[in-house]
Amino acid sequence: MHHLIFGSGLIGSYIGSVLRLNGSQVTLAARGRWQQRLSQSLTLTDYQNKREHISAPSLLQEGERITPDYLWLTVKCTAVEEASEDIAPLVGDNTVIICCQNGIGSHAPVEARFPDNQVLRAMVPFNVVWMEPSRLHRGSEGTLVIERQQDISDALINMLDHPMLPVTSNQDIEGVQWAKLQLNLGNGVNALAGTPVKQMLRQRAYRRIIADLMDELLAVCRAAARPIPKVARLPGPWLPAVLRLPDWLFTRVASQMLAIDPEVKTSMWWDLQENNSTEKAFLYGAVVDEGQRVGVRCPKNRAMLALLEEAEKACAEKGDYQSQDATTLEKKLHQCK
Ligand SMILES: NC(=O)C1=CN([C@@H]2O[C@H](COP(=O)(O)OP(=O)(O)OC[C@H]3O[C@@H](n4cnc5c(N)ncnc54)[C@H](OP(=O)(O)O)[C@@H]3O)[C@@H](O)[C@H]2O)C=CC1
Ligand SMILES: CC(C)(CO)C(=O)C(=O)O
Repeated sequence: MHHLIFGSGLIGSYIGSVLRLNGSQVTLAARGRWQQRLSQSLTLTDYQNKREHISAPSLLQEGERITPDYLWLTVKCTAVEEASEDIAPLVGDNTVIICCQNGIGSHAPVEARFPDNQVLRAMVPFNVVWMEPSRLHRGSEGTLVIERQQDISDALINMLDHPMLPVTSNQDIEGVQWAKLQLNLGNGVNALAGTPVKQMLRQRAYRRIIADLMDELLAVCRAAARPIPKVARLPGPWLPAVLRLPDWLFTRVASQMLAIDPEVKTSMWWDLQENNSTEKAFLYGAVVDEGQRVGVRCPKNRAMLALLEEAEKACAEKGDYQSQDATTLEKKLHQCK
């Protein structure tokens, strides 16, 4: 079985490396700095101090045509539409495409472009960072969830499952994605706060903001009669109350939420640092749109869209954006009706 990882950055390179550790044939399609990063042997580490070494991967050369059995699409949501055109010459009649994006709805252009192929979605719950000179580090816990589809997902689980990458499948991948989206509502707060996730979660005012955003998502899901599957240690509907606890109690009740590397920042923080457009439309925008569909107002998620838009604009114009302390950010969100 031949796997192609298309858009091999943090998540793609990690998944591709684990597939190789398990003996699969893997080609990585990378661009920019990732071509140089992946031209050498790699070390994989995780938050539990596990460590593996692996030889330099095989990179897809310009103009090279292969027809993989599995194509893992690991670009950002904002790049999926363009990438679905770029992958067309590489998708054979039997190629299974696995979309690995955060948020809701980004797989739609892939399904539209390849109506005769199996298109599955996967939910990545953990954080991956690059550490110079040649290390991919998984900074938090979680089990990768692949959309359950006849025997394909079982085959994928067999090829992927590894102590460095627990994996399972779920038929209700849309529900799983909403559950992950609930957790990702912290991404924009983290990006605007400009501090590591651990430091952000230690401040109750930031946690209250995330809880307010989650309340809106939960109200939308209730109105849409969409149950939220459990994808973290605590059930999603409990999280807002837990996040609002005073610091002394939160650190006891939710110690697992703080069991992350002290330097972990969310992918949206990285997007702003690197002056890329963020995935805000697929996170906050998805909550607002679904809210509109089911008649639930989501002013705070809408406000996050506007604040992130402002930050992206500042990055494009001045190369940087103003980080927001928790009190200021909370005030701004409360002003939105
Ligand atoms: N990073 C993390 O820890 C986590 C990320 N996720 C989600 O996983 C998804 C992937 O994120 P992540 O791995 O961080 O993203 P990265 O930016 O690290 O990797 C994506 C790569 O795809 C490349 N790319 C984009 N378009 C194309 C194209 N048309 N042809 C070839 N290469 C292309 C990008 O290049 P370029 O930069 O030049 O555009 C980039 O190198 C996102 O939806 C993210 O939200 C989920 C959980 C955790
Ligand atoms: C794992 C998590 C929630 C935080 O790193 C993430 O999905 C992201 O950074 O986008």
